[in-house]
Amino acid sequence: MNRARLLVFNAALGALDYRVPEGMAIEPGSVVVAPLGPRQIVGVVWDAERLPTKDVPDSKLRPLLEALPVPPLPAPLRRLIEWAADYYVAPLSSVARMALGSSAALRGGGTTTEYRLTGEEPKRITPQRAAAMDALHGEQATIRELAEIASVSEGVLRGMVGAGLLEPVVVDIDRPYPRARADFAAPTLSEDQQAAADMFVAAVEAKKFAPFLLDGVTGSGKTEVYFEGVAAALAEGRQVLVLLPEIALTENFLRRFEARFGVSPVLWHSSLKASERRRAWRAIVSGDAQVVVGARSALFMPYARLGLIVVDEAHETSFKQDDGVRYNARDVAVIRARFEGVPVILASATPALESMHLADTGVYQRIVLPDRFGGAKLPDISIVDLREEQPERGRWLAPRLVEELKARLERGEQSLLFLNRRGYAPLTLCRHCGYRFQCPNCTAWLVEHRLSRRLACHHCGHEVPVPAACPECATPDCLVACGPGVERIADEVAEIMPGARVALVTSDTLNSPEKIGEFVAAAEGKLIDVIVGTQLVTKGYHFPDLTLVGVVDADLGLEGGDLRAAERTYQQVAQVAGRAGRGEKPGEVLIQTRHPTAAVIDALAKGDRDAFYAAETEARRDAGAPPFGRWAAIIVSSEDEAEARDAARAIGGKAPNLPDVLILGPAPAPMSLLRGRYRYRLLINARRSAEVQKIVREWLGLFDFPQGVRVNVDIDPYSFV
Ligand SMILES: Nc1ncnc2c1ncn2[C@@H]1O[C@H](COP(=O)(O)OP(=O)(O)OP(=O)(O)O)[C@@H](O)[C@H]1O
Ligand SMILES: [Zn+2]
Repeated sequence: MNRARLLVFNAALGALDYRVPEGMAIEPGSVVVAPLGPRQIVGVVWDAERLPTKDVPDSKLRPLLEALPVPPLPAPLRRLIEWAADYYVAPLSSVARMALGSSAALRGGGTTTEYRLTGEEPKRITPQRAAAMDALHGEQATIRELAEIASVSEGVLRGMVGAGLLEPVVVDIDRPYPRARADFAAPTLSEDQQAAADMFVAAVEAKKFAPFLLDGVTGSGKTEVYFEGVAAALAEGRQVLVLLPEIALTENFLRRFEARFGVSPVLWHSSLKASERRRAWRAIVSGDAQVVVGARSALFMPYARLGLIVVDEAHETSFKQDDGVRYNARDVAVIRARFEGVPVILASATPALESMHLADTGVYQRIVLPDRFGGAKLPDISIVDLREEQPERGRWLAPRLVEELKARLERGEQSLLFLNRRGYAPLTLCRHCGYRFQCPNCTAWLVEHRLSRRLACHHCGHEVPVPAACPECATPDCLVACGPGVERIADEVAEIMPGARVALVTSDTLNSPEKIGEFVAAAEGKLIDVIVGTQLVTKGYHFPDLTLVGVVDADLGLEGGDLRAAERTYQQVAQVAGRAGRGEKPGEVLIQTRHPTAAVIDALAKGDRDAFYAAETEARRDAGAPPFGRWAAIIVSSEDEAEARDAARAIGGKAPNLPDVLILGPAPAPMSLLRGRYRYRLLINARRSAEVQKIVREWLGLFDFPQGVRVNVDIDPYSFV
């Protein structure tokens, strides 16, 4: 090949042709450096026939500069990248970029230098250095990363290196990971579990595409069962990718993985240090990383020898990415498995309706684990009708729930209270003039956080200290907190049961692997009586002495009423209920609600999952909603309100008129201001027969918008705000 077509990481440039200099060996997928004007850019050699561009005569081509020392992106991955770009109406280069997770790693292995404390105790020390030394305890990273961790300048740290307080450590990027052993500690499986595991093992050995829905009740041992599939892949020398919905769950997973396979898996997520990222990426492309556990972004990595993909808690909506390339990692995982020719397991106790439908229609093979492991029973669920059983004034827990909490405390058992709202109170207002604290950048109230004494926006991160007086009428001490968040519930528990040890579990308190580890150890060691938490504690955890779950407000998720509100409520409540009674003692669940007759609440109370899915399926069919019809959203935004509105109207004015497509809007988005941008939405509801992507691409291709306008396409949207 003496001519190469490059995919470069700039959506505006698209594809560019270059001359391949004599002696440079490249093939499709090779990662190369090329000149662009006075600059050098990185690109991926692409299959020329699949990537049209302007024809440039040979004589005008500039030569490639260098082929980077990494294996070419394999063909199945290139096909996946093309598929995702096409399906999600995203630039090819934005998708491809996700495969090259670490740009430093492209330059090869070798060594890098990190720093750590020497353990030297200086006789005299500045307060700044002393604070840095506290913060850096146990850390090892580059100067820049350490500066971030310790919140000091790099200069301070360089000074500390000079003073012998920090020392350099040479890190070998390509040092191998310890090997996982398929047979390290294999469990004895129950009959059901064994049957399921056999299916997975056979599928891994067959090395063919096979999608599975592992549909097992909470505590049935889904993890143990898919671990047998992992073991089979390890025995075959193939790699495994396990996707988890959020990093908070990985700590738990790591411990179980280590117990089963003897070593930790390789982690991939956005907060890895630069050297960890580089090492993991290189091990993934070389095949040395046997099992990779990660959040969404692990999905597009160039695995050398993939043998199995697992998506755990596959119903979780956080698999849907809502910025940049708006893809659904669960769905792309299945497509990747198809291109790679390997099995994929979607595991959940509360599968998404779409997944259920695919299993019902035989596209996915459904594997059912109907019972909890070890004879544990599913918990008893009952409803607390808040209209009749009212909490005391200014409180949120009904008398019956309070009694049950006290009974657990006396018996030395644990309880869990679930409320999916961070902070102390979702709204703060002035008693005197009615002023409400609102975010200046978003259509949202500021949420009071008592732990940090701040009012915070949960959308853009805007924060202000809680003022002493109303900013509007200047009356002092006049602010009232309206409604509960988890902090307020934790306070209430402390008032009701002064002796109880309460743990608050939210992304504010459990924001690092260490803290998650401490929490799990404390809960397992029975150092916690009551856990109060957000959706973070609804899934994955296994605390045998936890026998009571209280859902503080089951109606919360139904507010706003988008397409999936009922499904999400069902999943959250069923998942958190599933934390109760997993050991020998039976579990009990109390659901507080004002709508006990709502279909979803009724189904939860009766434990009638089938009825819920059946009713929900019919509702979706009637609405032409997924999986029966298709949805896509167009979101138009600008910092200038008029500019956003005009662009949205222009798009609406040219809406295609097609028989199988219904277009709604434009209308101001429910969140009409977000991070300082004004937003308008259009919603497309199409029959399955419609070629939505093609329609959208051609439609939006008609316009040239001003610089400040952003137009985003969201295929199969989960968020409607
Ligand atoms: N065959 C087995 N041998 C020993 N322990 C098992 C076995 N199967 C399951 N367990 C244990 O039972 C508990 C529940 O299993 P696991 O967490 O895998 O269930 P799960 O189906 O993933 O639950 P959830 O969906 O609620 O997270 C775990 O502590 C697990 O180690
Ligand atoms: Zn905001």
